Amino acid sequence: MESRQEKIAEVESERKDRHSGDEAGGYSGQTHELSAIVSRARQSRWPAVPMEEAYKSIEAVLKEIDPCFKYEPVVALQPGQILAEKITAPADVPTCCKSIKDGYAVLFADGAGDREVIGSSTAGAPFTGSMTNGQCVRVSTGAVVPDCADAVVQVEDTEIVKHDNKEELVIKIKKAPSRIGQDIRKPGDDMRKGDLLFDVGCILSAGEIGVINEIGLKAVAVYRRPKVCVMSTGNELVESMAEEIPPGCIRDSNRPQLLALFKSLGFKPIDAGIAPDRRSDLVVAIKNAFGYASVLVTSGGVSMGEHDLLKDVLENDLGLKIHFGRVWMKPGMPATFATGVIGAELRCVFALPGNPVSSWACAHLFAAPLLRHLAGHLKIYNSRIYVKLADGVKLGERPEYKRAWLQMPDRMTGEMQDEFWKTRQETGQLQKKEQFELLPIAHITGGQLSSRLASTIGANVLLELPQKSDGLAQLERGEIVQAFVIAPI
Ligand SMILES: Nc1nc2c(c(=O)[nH]1)N[C@H]1C(S)=C(S)[C@@H](COP(=O)(O)OP(=O)(O)OC[C@H]3O[C@@H](n4cnc5c(N)ncnc54)[C@H](O)[C@@H]3O)O[C@H]1N2
Ligand code: MOO
Repeated sequence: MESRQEKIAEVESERKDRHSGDEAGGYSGQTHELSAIVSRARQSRWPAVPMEEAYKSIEAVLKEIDPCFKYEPVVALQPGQILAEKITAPADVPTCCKSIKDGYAVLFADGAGDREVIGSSTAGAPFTGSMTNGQCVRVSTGAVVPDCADAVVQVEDTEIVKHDNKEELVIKIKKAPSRIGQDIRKPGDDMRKGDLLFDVGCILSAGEIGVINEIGLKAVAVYRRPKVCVMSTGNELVESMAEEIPPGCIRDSNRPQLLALFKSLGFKPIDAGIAPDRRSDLVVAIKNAFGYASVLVTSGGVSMGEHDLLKDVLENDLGLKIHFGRVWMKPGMPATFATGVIGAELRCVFALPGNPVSSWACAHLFAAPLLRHLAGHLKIYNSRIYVKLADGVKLGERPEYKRAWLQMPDRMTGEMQDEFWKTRQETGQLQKKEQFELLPIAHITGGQLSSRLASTIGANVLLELPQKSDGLAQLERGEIVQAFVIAPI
């Protein structure tokens, strides 16, 4: 077996091979043709579109792709799977009268007084005889109530009158049933045959999986988890496991981070490795990735450097249509979305910026919604909530998604909550002021440079901050802003 050292050496030698003969040209190369350095565009030809327009482009593509489904045996159902079919109740539940209490099945008309105990109906062993006035049958919770009985009296409302040391022979009903049907679940009380129980798009969790098993289905249609290839691009990247990082190189953190993100969102991420900034290699690597998935998320190589080839490769070498090549936002302005048919299948590429926070934020904001659609989600965007700023914040040139963690107000707990309900009960009115104070408080996670990956640590929201404008250069402590929820609060 290969040792860890040998593996690292092999990876490093592969990396060196990849970078020999780079196409960008440079100070050492003598050439008569214009190099990529001198011939590169000085302005981006891609307009920086507003977020809404970027979302519209993604939504237009979604209309063209239907999520795939499969039939899953109910015993294999997993939380998080999404139903691809409506499910109606195949039969009444319960199918016959069942007792709600441990007690005695009686005749309502008998009222209070002594009853002869003529048998029992317990779980799995129903009473099969018949019963008449003056008699009762001992029943346990969930057991079949004999047809001839029309009420149940709980054991607490009775006392024993006569027994033979083994069985109860006579009991006294101390409190007469208040109505016919007392403590009996009738057929269809829980669900009626034909009731719509689940609609398409229902996300299964423990309760739903329980119901599907309760009604006796064998298999149900669920959407398949979409596959997504994740690729890093860049000559400077080395595998994060490398022990020595050559000068000018860095560990590839985007790929593991995006693989983890897509896994946590319930998709099937596939590692498509690192591709160097060389046109021919990028084409091969991307085509290879399409052998595994129709959605590809790359990072790096989408801005203005001489090595930033991705947009050109997608458009000119692979013939894809670029729907947007820049978005007016931060972090992630050069985010790119391209689609096209390759190998008879519609392919979608999110070519995200290399800055680690930019690729992470754009994966949340752009790639996740498309993948959620493919996974069968009806709600494809993150939930938005209102939060209060813990500190004042300067606004930037572009609308910005700052990383923040939420502090839930102390008032939500214990005594203050009791006080809240008491006031609500006494006045009958919503406590507007208190509700306002109950908003979560957002703490920005330190420096927000797009390179500072540590700004993602502990973040559970992306604050949605407007760009600065005349008269609005900063927001004050305590001001309310919208936030996308990206992790459990
Ligand atoms: N002249 C201009 N320069 C830049 C612009 C611009 O509009 N004009 N845009 C800036 C913005 S905004 C962003 S965001 C970045 C995005 O650049 P690229 O997508 O081309 O990314 P790279 O140049 O390849 O890398 C940027 C940065 O991130 C590091 N990186 C890349 N991949 C990884 C990885 N897999 N793991 C960890 N770190 C990675 C890379 O080393 C660079 O430091 O462009 C600005 N420039
Ligand atoms: O949009 Mo970039 O992410 O500012 O660095």
